[in-house]
Amino acid sequence: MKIGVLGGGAWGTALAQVAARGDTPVKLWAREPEVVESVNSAHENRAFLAGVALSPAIRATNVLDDLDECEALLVVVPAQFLRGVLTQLAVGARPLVLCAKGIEAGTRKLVAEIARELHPQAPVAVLSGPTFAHEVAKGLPTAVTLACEDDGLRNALAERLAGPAFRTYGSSDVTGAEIGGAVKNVLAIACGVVEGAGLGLNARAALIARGFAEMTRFGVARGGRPETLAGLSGLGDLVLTCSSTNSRNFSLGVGLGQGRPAAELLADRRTVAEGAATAPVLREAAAAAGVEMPVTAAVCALLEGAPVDAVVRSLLARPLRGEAV
Ligand SMILES: NC(=O)c1ccc[n+]([C@@H]2O[C@H](COP(=O)([O-])OP(=O)(O)OC[C@H]3O[C@@H](n4cnc5c(N)ncnc54)[C@H](O)[C@@H]3O)[C@@H](O)[C@H]2O)c1
Ligand SMILES: O=P(O)(O)OC[C@H](O)CO
Repeated sequence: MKIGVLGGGAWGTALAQVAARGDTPVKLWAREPEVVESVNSAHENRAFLAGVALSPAIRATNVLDDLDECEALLVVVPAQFLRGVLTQLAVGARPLVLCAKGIEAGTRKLVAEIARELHPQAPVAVLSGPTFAHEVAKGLPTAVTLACEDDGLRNALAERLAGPAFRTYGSSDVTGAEIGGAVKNVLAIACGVVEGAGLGLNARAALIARGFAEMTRFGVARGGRPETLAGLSGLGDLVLTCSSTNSRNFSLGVGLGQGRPAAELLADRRTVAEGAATAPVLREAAAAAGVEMPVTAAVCALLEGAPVDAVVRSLLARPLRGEAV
């Protein structure tokens, strides 16, 4: 199966490296001409994945039509830009494997829902899990969820992408796999705030556990399965992203916890922190589904400029409740 990758950020590049194992040719579409130049001439993506030697079998392009020859497309464009790129692409009946993690502002759609709307003929799959791009690109051991409703396609994709250090676990729960990845980005901002404000490790563990509870409530309300949310794409990714400054979402939270405004922190970056865009949409989607998500609401308040101590006080002052509710 000839693979094309849409999106030349850190994760698209790392997935191109996965797909190019054994020097199998892979096409990588990148928006930035300097990324195309750097991948093709130096076999490195200096803008988004500096310091990792890439397979020469990866050929980059910024012409979307160059991906026409590919039999399956890994879609790794950030959620808020995905519609713009997918609209320009002739997909036909080729499988789209969604690898971005977020919810679209305005429509409140998950990325696979955007793909289905724009390309109803194309079967969709979701690849998600605890995956820092640098580690994957360097070949460090990693495991992911590969979700697809079609058993044959799921098995074919899982076989095609798996390797000695990259394990793919199949699931038929596309929605559950997507929701875990989108929600954990918001919760990672909260855990970064705990770090930045010096609130301690007990607070972080509490946020991970209660954040997982709200991720599960929302995921089940949207049709996902609890066991998917407890797997690699949910709990697995939540634990990874909530415990390391390698996470862009966590490090955004650290800045917020230190009292810096969100606008200033986001203006400094070329890389994406999906949780910042997802948080307000998730709050709306949760309200529409009648699901309580207090940690998500707290992250929204912090992004909107509320002082850290006031937000923490109001989270802790909520009426006491049973843990399982
Ligand atoms: N980096 C990781 O470790 C990692 C791992 C798993 C999933 N993801 C997810 O993958 C997705 C892509 O993240 P990334 O880390 O590859 O990105 P990145 O932060 O490395 O790079 C930013 C990306 O955004 C693109 N971009 C910026 N403005 C754009 C526009 N106007 N239109 C289209 N594209 C635009 C850039 O071309 C670039 O590909 C995100 O949803 C992220 O959550 C990232
Ligand atoms: O750096 P982050 O916060 O975007 O997280 C990257 C991946 O999603 C981790 O699985």
